[in-house]
Amino acid sequence: MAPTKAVVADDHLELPAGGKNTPLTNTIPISNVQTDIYGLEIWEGTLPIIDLGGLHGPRRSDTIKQLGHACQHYGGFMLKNHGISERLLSDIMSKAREFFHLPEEERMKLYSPDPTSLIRLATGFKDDNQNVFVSRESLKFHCHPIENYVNLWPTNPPSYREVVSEYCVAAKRAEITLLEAVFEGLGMERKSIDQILDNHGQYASLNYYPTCDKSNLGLTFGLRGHTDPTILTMLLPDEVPGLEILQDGDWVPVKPIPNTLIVHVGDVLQGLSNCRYKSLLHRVIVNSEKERLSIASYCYPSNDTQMGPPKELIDDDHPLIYKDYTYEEFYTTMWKQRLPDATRLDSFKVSAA
Ligand SMILES: O=C(O)CCC(=O)C(=O)O
Ligand SMILES: [Fe+2]
Repeated sequence: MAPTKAVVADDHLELPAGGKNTPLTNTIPISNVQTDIYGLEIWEGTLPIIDLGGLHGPRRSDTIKQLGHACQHYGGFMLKNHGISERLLSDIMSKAREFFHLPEEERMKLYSPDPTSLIRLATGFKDDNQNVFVSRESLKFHCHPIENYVNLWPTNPPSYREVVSEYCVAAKRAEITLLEAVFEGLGMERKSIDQILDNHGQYASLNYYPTCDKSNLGLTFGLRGHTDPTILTMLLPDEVPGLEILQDGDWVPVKPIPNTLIVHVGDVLQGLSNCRYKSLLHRVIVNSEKERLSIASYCYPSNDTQMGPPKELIDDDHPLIYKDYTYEEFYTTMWKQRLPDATRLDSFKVSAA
């Protein structure tokens, strides 16, 4: 397969500020899990918790319904029983930490400002227009099919390639299981599902948010408000809070649950679903006490995939919102417009001039 261009979710414009001071805690009082009107378990009032194991047995159709509700009403969910071992979650996090603790000159060997690089280190920057700092270092790389890319990856720290490969393959397996179920729940026909999944790509990023001096906290973000230009994004956070999602006009923290992944609906899924599902607006804040790490796996279609909603999702109640366009057209427009969120899709609306 010809290497595809990078899809990245940084370098965004700022969206409404706000947010709260998030206490640094890793405990999960059971009282913080509630049930919503769709019967979904909600953690801390923010995102539902979905048990991916439910897809492999008699609870399959209930689990598919839960996924549909979560995507439609929340734009994301926490994912447990995802099939990635605790050992591997811990190994990838340690490996990422080892990488970001290497001397700067060693990490900077991978630096590139070119978003089409097949692997690149991106660093923080000052946004003069907004007068804010974006304080995140991230190592971004393509990873599917893995044999096309693994030889570009660092050999320092030791075992980096082995651990990161193992994680990317396991994350991909969980993503495909998840996407098949999400597409099935939408009512997509098998050939529409295959058209998206047959040649999809995977891109990953190891993210490092250093602590921030107290006096700069108000001016510094880990990542400004954005949606991801993906089908969906699967995120492994460490135990330090920082991720926030916009819910009913407020930025609310998504506190990490050990061994649980966070899944966001991305812009591509919004388009494919003809807006039944909306991509999730999120951002990262930093704190003065603890560095934070996260590992993101972004699932996206191949360049020539047609991304208009499949015809079976269009009826009198759901008139066509987006025309046909390829993923390549989508990200080319994204880079040109530099919009931070799903308004990137607006130029592909049937109503657009
Ligand atoms: O670090 C996080 O929790 C979120 C990262 C993120 O939003 C992204 O990489 O697009
Ligand atoms: Fe994101």
